[in-house]
Amino acid sequence: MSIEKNLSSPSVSASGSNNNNSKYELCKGFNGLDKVLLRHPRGSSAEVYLYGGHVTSWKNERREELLFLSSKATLKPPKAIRGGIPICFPQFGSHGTLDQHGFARNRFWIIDNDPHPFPTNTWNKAFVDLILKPSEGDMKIWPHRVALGPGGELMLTSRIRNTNTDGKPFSFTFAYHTYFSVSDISEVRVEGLETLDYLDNLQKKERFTEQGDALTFESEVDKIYLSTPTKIAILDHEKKRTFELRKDGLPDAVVWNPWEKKAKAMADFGDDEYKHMLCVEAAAIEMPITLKPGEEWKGRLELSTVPSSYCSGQLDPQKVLGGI
Ligand SMILES: O=P(O)(O)OC[C@H]1O[C@@H](O)[C@H](O)[C@@H](O)[C@@H]1O
Repeated sequence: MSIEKNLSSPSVSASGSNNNNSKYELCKGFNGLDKVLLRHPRGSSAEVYLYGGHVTSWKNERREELLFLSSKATLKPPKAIRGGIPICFPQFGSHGTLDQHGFARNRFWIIDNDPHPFPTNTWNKAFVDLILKPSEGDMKIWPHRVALGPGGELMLTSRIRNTNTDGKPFSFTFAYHTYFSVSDISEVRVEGLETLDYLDNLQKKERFTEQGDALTFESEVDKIYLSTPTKIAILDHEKKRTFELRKDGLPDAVVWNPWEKKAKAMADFGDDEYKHMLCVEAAAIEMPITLKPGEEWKGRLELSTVPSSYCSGQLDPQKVLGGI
């Protein structure tokens, strides 16, 4: 069954509202899983599965899909959903003793109708608050907000609070594993990661330094860029669209594309789909975050699009002229 089919005929089972008139709808998605629909009055929308607290769709005002979701995604627990924005927590990748990418993407989150006050403002936003309650019975809680802003921007905010009463610290790594939809991976450039150090997952996590040019893609890539700037741009020349990522509390950035051979080896990924996706993941990996009891961490990612490649520093006509 195609995912699109489910998206086109949502059966609304409940709706909710937070203050400021922000409304969301709770409906059934693929395999009867609960999902939340967010619609901004200006036309943008997003869908969030409670399974994984996982954003599976983000559309702009023209209803164009901006995230990649594999046509082979199973959307069936306990497997994580292939595409959208999985949350890797409390462990990124194999950097620890847990299963790959931790357990948050394989758990059922719940809607939090009475969230602990979020410091971010909610004016003119459509949003939903989710919470992951750990099953181990300890006292850590993980609230997560997904919001759409007036310009169609998608904002994710996660808070992690150590409410342990036994005095034990809590350490974790984290990533918003965003799969961007791109027209043709060979035509895409990533700016903002030039000259940075990275750990190459394809070379036993060895450390290298990136060259001075924007990243382009012609083979498998799986790198963790370290101490990156807060803004990264993905330029899709063919679509004349640039994605902008702004992040806070997430110093690292993973860039991943499985390319042909690995794509064929993944059961939940189409053989040619690597051509139409790129993961650029806002993350905290190299230096795990450690919280003492009572401490809270906040991570934030804002995704937006600019309708041409002119937001690139190199291509900005103002800057080019200014440089003459
Ligand atoms: O197949 P998974 O567990 O969703 O992981 C996909 C990829 O996720 C990326 O973040 C990792 O850097 C890759 O090494 C990994 O292959």
